[in-house]
Amino acid sequence: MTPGPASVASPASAIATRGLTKTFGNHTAVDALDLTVPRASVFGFLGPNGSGKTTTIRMLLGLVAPTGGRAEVLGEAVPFRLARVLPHVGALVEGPAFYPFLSGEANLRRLDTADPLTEPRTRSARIGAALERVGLTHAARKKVHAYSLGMKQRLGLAAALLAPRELLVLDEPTNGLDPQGTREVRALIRSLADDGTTVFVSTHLLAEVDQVCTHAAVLRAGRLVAQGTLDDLRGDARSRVRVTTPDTDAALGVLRRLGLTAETAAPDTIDAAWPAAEAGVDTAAAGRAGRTATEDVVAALVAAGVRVRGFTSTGTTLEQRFVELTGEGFDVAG
Ligand SMILES: Nc1ncnc2c1ncn2[C@@H]1O[C@H](COP(=O)(O)OP(=O)(O)OP(=O)(O)O)[C@@H](O)[C@H]1O
Repeated sequence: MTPGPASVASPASAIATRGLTKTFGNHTAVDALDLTVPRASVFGFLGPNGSGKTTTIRMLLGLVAPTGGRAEVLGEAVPFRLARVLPHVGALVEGPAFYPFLSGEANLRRLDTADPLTEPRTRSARIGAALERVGLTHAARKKVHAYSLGMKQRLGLAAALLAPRELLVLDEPTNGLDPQGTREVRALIRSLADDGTTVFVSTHLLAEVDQVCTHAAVLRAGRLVAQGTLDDLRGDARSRVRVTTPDTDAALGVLRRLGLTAETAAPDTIDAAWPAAEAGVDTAAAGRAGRTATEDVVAALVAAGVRVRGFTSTGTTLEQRFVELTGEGFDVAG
């Protein structure tokens, strides 16, 4: 990977990757990833376990070197200009390690002291502000071993917020939390976003994306299978039709000519859908370009002499859509 002269990020992007790839031996963990994370978004990086989320995050933070491709964080090429970027990025990767017999406040003091980029004179004020931001002021002097998992995770977020940040990168921030802890952390993510911070959050939980994110990218076996705003992804999820007809062969032909993927679901029933966006392509944009409206599908069937007994827009849920995209048992709970 060599630093190219041209910027891959538009100024509106907090993160932009082009062809970002990581192989371990002959296993491709991240495969030519083109990710565009708009500033001020809460961006869900969604994929089953092992799909490459953590490896991507580690490349973005300079913790592991890419095998190929390029990445920019806050407009700077990484890992080359990491030193300029990191002060503006807060990260929560791989469950934060705290000293259990020190208080939350003392743990933050240790972390801040260990960071050569921080300003000692403002330390106490910054620690106080970070604890307040995550709602832990009341527990500041409590030893961490007495914290709930949710409180520990919020302390991890406080550590990421010890300096003002433009971008927060959170790897599975609710993993292992009980429902209350999960609610606390999700509410905190939303409130951070309300302050204008870009939040990039990886998760294998669709509900997490549904509840906190404005945008999402879906990863499957290291490849991006969709990205866009949640509204776009939801819109895409509605784009399915079911046709009941005795003329299934003719109907299949018409539907496929219109660019739909169509298959016979029963002897007189065809299920069809607009195709999933190509990897790296904004789902809704791909959908809008050249997509035939539902009513035009009916017209085309009738014009081709297909006898239509029934026609419904079957409307998959976002959940079904994401299961389709990831192609495997997908954890939608939480
Ligand atoms: N250091 C490594 N050496 C070899 N293979 C690795 C290494 N790190 C990750 N992998 C492999 O790369 C693939 C992607 O792993 P990664 O941890 O990025 O996925 P993930 O989506 O974050 O999943 P999880 O949520 O389970 O961590 C997996 O097949 C994993 O086994």
